[in-house]
This record gives sequence, C-alpha cells and structure tokens, in this order.
Amino acid sequence: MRIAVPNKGRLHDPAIDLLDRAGLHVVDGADRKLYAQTVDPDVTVLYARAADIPEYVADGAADVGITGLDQARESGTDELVDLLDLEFGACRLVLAAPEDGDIETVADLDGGTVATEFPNITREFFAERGIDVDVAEVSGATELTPHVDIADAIVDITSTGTTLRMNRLAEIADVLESSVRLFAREDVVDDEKVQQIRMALESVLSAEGKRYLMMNVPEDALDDVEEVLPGMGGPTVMDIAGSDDVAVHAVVDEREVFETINALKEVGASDVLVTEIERLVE
Ligand SMILES: Nc1ncnc2c1ncn2[C@@H]1O[C@H](COP(=O)(O)OP(=O)(O)OP(=O)(O)O)[C@@H](O)[C@H]1O
Ligand SMILES: O=P(O)(O)OC[C@H]1O[C@H](OP(=O)(O)OP(=O)(O)O)[C@H](O)[C@@H]1O
Ligand SMILES: [Mg+2]
Repeated sequence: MRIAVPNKGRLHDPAIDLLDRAGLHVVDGADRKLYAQTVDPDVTVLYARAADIPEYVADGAADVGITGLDQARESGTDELVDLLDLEFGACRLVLAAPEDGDIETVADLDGGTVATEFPNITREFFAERGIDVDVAEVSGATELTPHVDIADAIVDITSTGTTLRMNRLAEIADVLESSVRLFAREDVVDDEKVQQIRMALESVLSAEGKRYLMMNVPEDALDDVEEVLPGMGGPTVMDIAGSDDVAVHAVVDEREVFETINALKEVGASDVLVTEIERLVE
C-alpha cells in the first residue's frame, strides 16, 4: 500500500504531522527521498507534488493520497474517491479582478481573458455559465497578471485575503471551496489497509478539541455527576477498592471543560484530572 504525500510546500508538514499523530510514523524520511517506509511494513510513503498526487493515485503509482480538493478537481481524474476531510489547507478558489476596473460580475468577462493555475476548473466554471473567455495558464504570481495586461481577471486561491488585497484585486465570485482530503483510487476503497489508514486519521481528527476527564465521586452523588457530564454514551464508572468513592472518566468537549468542572465540583466531585486525547476510535 502506497500513500502519496506532498513533498514540499505548505501541505507537507501538516500531512506528515497528521500521519505521525495517527501512529503511522515515517521511519526513514530523509529529505529529498522519493519513498519512505512507515512503521507499518505494508505502508510506504511516496513524496510527490501536491498537484501531481491525484494523477499518481489514479494511475496506480500510489493507492491513496493526501492533497487539496482543488488539485483533485483540476486533475479531472474520476477514479478518485474522497475518503476523509483532513481539515487543513482550507482555502477558496475565487474569481477576482482589479478593484478599480470595469469588471464587476462574471458576465462582464465575456470575451475577456482569465489567468489561472487552474485552467480546467476555470474553463468549466465559465462554460457552465455560458460565458466565453480565454484562459491563460500561468504557474505562479497569478495576482500580478491583471496589472500587466496579461488578463482581465484571475481565478486563484485565497485564504486570509491578504494577497488579493495587496494586489488591489476584488472577489467577484466563488469558484470552489477546498481543503485537504484523503483520496483513494476507486478499486482500493474497500481494502482493509485503506480503511485502517482512514480510521487512524479520523481518530486524530475526532480527538481534536476533546479532553479526558477523570475524577472521584461519592457514590451517592453519581446521578448528579452523570447529569453534568454530556455526550459520548455517558461516563465510565469504576469502583475504588476500600472506598465509598467511585472513579468516573468521561470525554468532554474542550470548550465545555471550564463549566463542566465547576458543575462537577458543586455536586461533590474531587481530584479532577484533565488530559489531552491523542486519538479517539469510535
Ligand atoms: N493560502 C492558502 N491557504 C490554504 N491552503 C492553501 C493556500 N494556498 C494553497 N493552499 C493549498 O495547498 C495546495 C498546494 O499549494 P501549492 O501547490 O501552491 O503548494 P505550495 O505549498 O504553495 O508550494 P509551492 O507553491 O512552493 O510548490 C493548494 O492546492 C491548496 O489546496
Ligand atoms: O489569501 P492569502 O492568505 O493571502 O493566501 C493566498 C495565496 O496563497 C497561495 O500562495 P502561496 O503562499 O502558496 O505562494 P505560491 O504562490 O508561491 O504558491 C495562493 O497562491 C495565493 O497567492
Ligand atoms: Mg502555493
């Protein structure tokens, strides 16, 4: 089983970090290597450019891949199945034009030129709307093109909006919302190893923003404590040998920890421990 991971750029570190937290550690990931082993002898990492990963997975160079939805859409490969939103690399593809120009709507671009690193997505966007544009493919610094008469508008990635603002460009329309996904080739989706990888990554995401609470509770306060503790099929309750107290463990949303602890103290809980959770396999 081969998993394609971005070899550099902004997606590399978070992808490797997520694999790590899922327990799928890369064991010989020296820089500039094409392949690396993981702690699972059946799983090899293939490092590739984010833009090439959809094709590598579709063609069988890898079986699953981690890359942006924008890259998968642009590649046009229909053998890919989106298995899991990995919740990083969130961005939008937008149509944007100079703030002080004449282009204010999508229709204003009829007969015009749009520069982009995403020619397929862009062509499809305008074709669906019946608007005729020339698409100029560029490989970077797209935001510059409307100011040097290469294009009337651009389709490009934005997240904070800083780059558009710095280049005096205004958003005209949303083209695509993207985030990084785990993709698999259609014919391997049901493989046990693919499902194990999906579950391991999902368990990291499920644990994010959750805390594990442990406390001692007098047995007669147990009903009140169970009422205070929300979710996750109720708390786990364990007898403590030689004591009238019981130990109670529960998973709590991080945002609810402060209030929950105050409420727990009020109904008689003591020795409350709060810990982080690495993974949560449901
Ligand atoms: N500003 C951004 N915010 C969030 N995600 C982004 C942003 N820019 C790009 N991405 C996501 O990262 C993916 C890879 O981006 P890109 O191919 O530009 O690589 P990079 O990390 O910028 O490295 P390089 O451009 O140096 O190769 C994009 O397809 C998109 O999914
Ligand atoms: O809305 P913002 O937060 O400003 O992000 C948008 C910018 O981020 C990406 O560029 P990147 O930083 O990856 O540089 P690159 O052009 O070298 O890929 C993208 O191509 C935009 O230019
Ligand atoms: Mg980039």
